Amino acid sequence: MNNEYSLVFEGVAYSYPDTAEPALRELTVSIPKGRKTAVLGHNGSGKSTLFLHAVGVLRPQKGKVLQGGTPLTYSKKELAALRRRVGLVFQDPEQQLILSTPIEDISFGLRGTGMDEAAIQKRCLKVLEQLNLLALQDKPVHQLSLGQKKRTALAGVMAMEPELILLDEPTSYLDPLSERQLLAGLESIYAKGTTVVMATHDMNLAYRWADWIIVLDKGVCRAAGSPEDIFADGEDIRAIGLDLPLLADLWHSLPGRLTAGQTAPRNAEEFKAILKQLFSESGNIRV
Ligand SMILES: Nc1ncnc2c1ncn2[C@@H]1O[C@H](COP(=O)(O)OP(=O)(O)OP(=O)(O)O)[C@@H](O)[C@H]1O
Repeated sequence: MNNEYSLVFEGVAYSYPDTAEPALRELTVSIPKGRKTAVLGHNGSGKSTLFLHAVGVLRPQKGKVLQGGTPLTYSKKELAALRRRVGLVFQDPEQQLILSTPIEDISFGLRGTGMDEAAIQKRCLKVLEQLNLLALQDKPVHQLSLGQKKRTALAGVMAMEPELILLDEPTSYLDPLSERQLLAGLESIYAKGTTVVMATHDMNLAYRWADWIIVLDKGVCRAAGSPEDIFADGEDIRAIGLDLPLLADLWHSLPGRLTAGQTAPRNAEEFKAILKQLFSESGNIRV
C-alpha cells in the first residue's frame, strides 16, 4: 500500500447559490491512491458536493483541490484531462444514461476519444462482461431494472478506464444479488489498480468493503482512517449520530480479555472463525 494521494482537498469551502448554510466548510481531506475508500455522513453532509469538486464540475469558493501536489487551474485542457482521469457515477442512473441501449450508452464516451471502432467494441464487451450485462446490451434502457441501470451507468464510466472512480451511493435500493454484481465489477477494476471511492449510508457495507474511511459532517471531515481505527471505539461515529457497523459493535461488546490481541473481524466469516476458535479453546460458552 502506498501513501500517495489521488486528490487532495485543502480548506475547500463551497455554498450553493441562495443557500444559508455552506455545503463544504473549509474541508481538508485526501483520497489515498489505490485504495477502496468509503465516504460516510448524514444526508446533506457534503458527500456529493465533494465528488462534484473532484471532477471539476464545482470550483472551490475558498481553498483548493490538488492533483499530484499541484492545485487545479480549471483550464479547459486541464478539465478535459481531469475528467478522463476521474470518473463519477451519479446516485441516480437516470442522470447518467443518455442513449437508448446499454451498448450505445457505454460506447458513447469512447467515441469522443478518437478510438477506432474495433477497439471501442472490444472495450465495451469487456465492461459488459465484467458487470454481467452482456445479455442486456441491446435492451432499451427504459426497460432495465434499477440495478441494471446502475450497472450500466457504472459500465459507461468504467469503459473510460479512469484512474479514480467515484460512486455516489451505488448500492442504494439494490437487492443483495444486484449489490453483489456491482461490487464484483468494482473489485475487478480495483484489482487492476483503480482507486475506488464510494459514498454510502450503509455502514455494514463500508466496514466490510473499504480499506479507508472518511467521515463527513456538516461539510467538514470529522475522521479519516482505516475501518479498524475509525470503528475501534466508535466515538467519532456516535458523536455525530451515525450507527456503528453491526459487526464492529458486536466485536467491541465482547469482554476485552476475549478480543485482546485479535484483529477485529471485518466480515461475518472472519467473525465466525474467531468465535469458533474462542469457544473451542475455552471448552464452554461461559468464557
Ligand atoms: N443544487 C443544490 N442547490 C442548493 N443546495 C444544494 C444543492 N445540492 C446540495 N445542496 C445542499 O448542500 C448540502 C450538501 O449536500 P450534498 O448533496 O453534498 O450532501 P450529501 O452528503 O451528498 O447528501 P445525501 O446523503 O443526501 O446524498 C445540503 O445542505 C444540500 O441541501
